[in-house]
Amino acid sequence: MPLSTPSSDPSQTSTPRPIVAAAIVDSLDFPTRLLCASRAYPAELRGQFELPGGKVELGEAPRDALVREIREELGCVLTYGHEVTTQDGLWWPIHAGRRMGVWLAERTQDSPEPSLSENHLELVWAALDPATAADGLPTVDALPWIVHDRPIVERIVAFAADLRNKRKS
Ligand SMILES: Nc1nc2c([nH]c(=O)n2[C@H]2C[C@H](O)[C@@H](COP(=O)(O)OP(=O)(O)OP(=O)(O)O)O2)c(=O)[nH]1
Repeated sequence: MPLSTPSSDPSQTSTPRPIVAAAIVDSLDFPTRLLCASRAYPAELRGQFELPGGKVELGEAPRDALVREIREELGCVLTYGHEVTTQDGLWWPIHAGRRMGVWLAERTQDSPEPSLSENHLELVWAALDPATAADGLPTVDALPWIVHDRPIVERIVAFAADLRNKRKS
């Protein structure tokens, strides 16, 4: 499925630079796990969890920025699914007055596994589905997220549950 940007796409206008991030799940069809990354820097965010991604450079399309950031940070290639927006269809307000666009994604079949870079202290697969938590994984809400990411993660959990329910029915 191609990436889409909402009509409110602030990537070419807003200051400070907007952020794009990937909610990487085990399967776009039946998502049960989310890849969560703890930040290495800056000091105020060190150890807090985020969705992998980064800044959209001036003149860069959001989808290109996301592909670039994921290659730089995780060394992998993703297939993208639905965009995850606020209830109003907007990008999310995050740390330091920025806005962030978020897309569901899964690792492309031939891609290497996501690997740790200097950007992160730890990569953790966490359970979106209580049934997966029974396998000994932490649940996503048990991780110390950047405070602005909490509503985004709640939305991803709800979205994933909807996708699983559709698949079951
Ligand atoms: N990637 C990412 N950044 C987030 C999230 N939540 C959140 O508040 N942020 C904030 C933290 C930072 O202020 C900013 C992201 O900046 P960054 O430093 O990761 O961007 P970058 O990779 O392009 O960085 P750099 O090249 O300038 O080091 O967005 C999130 O879930 N993912």
